[in-house]
Amino acid sequence: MNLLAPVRRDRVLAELPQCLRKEAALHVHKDFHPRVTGACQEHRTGTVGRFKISKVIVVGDLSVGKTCLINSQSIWYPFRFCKDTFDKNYKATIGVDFEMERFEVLGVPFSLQLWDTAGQERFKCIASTYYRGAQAIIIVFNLNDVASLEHTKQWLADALKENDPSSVLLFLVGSKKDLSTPAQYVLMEKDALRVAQEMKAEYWAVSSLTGENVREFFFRVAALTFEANVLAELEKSGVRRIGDVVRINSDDNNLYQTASKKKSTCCP
Ligand SMILES: Nc1nc2c(ncn2[C@@H]2O[C@H](COP(=O)(O)OP(=O)(O)OP(=O)(O)O)[C@@H](O)[C@H]2O)c(=O)[nH]1
Ligand SMILES: [Mg+2]
Repeated sequence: MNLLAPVRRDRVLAELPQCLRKEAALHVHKDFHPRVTGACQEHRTGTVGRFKISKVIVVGDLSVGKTCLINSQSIWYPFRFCKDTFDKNYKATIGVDFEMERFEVLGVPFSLQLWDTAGQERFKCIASTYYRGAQAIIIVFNLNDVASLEHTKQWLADALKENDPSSVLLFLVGSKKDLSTPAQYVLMEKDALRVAQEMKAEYWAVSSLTGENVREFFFRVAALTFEANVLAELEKSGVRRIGDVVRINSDDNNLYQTASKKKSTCCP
């Protein structure tokens, strides 16, 4: 019996949302993995869509805009309470906070649990106790503060201590795009793309103030997390048809396929 209300139409993903920059994407395929599409059509997604809730943690320096990103009304309004205007006052997150967001991907209900962690040093040890069991890690930096980009590597290292680097999806997100001039942005993006490639993370640049790319970004997180979950589920249940061929490293479109982490993966 399904006690939950149907997913709103705007949260229904029938197609794979595309990446922002091909140079730093988890994969650049236009469609969902064929095995995932097939499994969804045949209702073979296992625990995905029934009991499973995917945990996503959001980390990064203090005041880079993690809470504003998670609460950005450009994506969530009118599904849950949001202020009419963007909140310019900084209120530090103390420890952690979380929000549950429901989607429907390829006809399958899918829930993301977004964990908003504190960037302030004094709350870090509380926040880090919630890192475990993440399926995706979103590392946020301020596009106007190069130090916050440099610190992303440490945030990632800390988050990976509590998680399995071979299966977790990584997103590197530059925030406050509205505050950069085009010339400043271009310079920062060059560095950010390099860091994203080193981390094997997918790069995004957003503004929670104007809403630029916020919706696209979260839909991409939902879609790729879903895809990875279904593939992992299929692998676990050993559903592999006779004649299936496993191709390794034969696809130039896939930036990160050579990495050992992509073993279970969302890449056709
Ligand atoms: N101009 C602009 N300001 C932003 C944006 N996102 C966040 N801010 C501002 O940045 C400040 C910090 O935002 P928060 O979302 O609270 O930052 P945080 O990363 O959650 O901070 P901690 O909880 O301390 O880790 C606030 O004053 C926001 O109004 C943005 O996209 N554009
Ligand atoms: Mg916060």
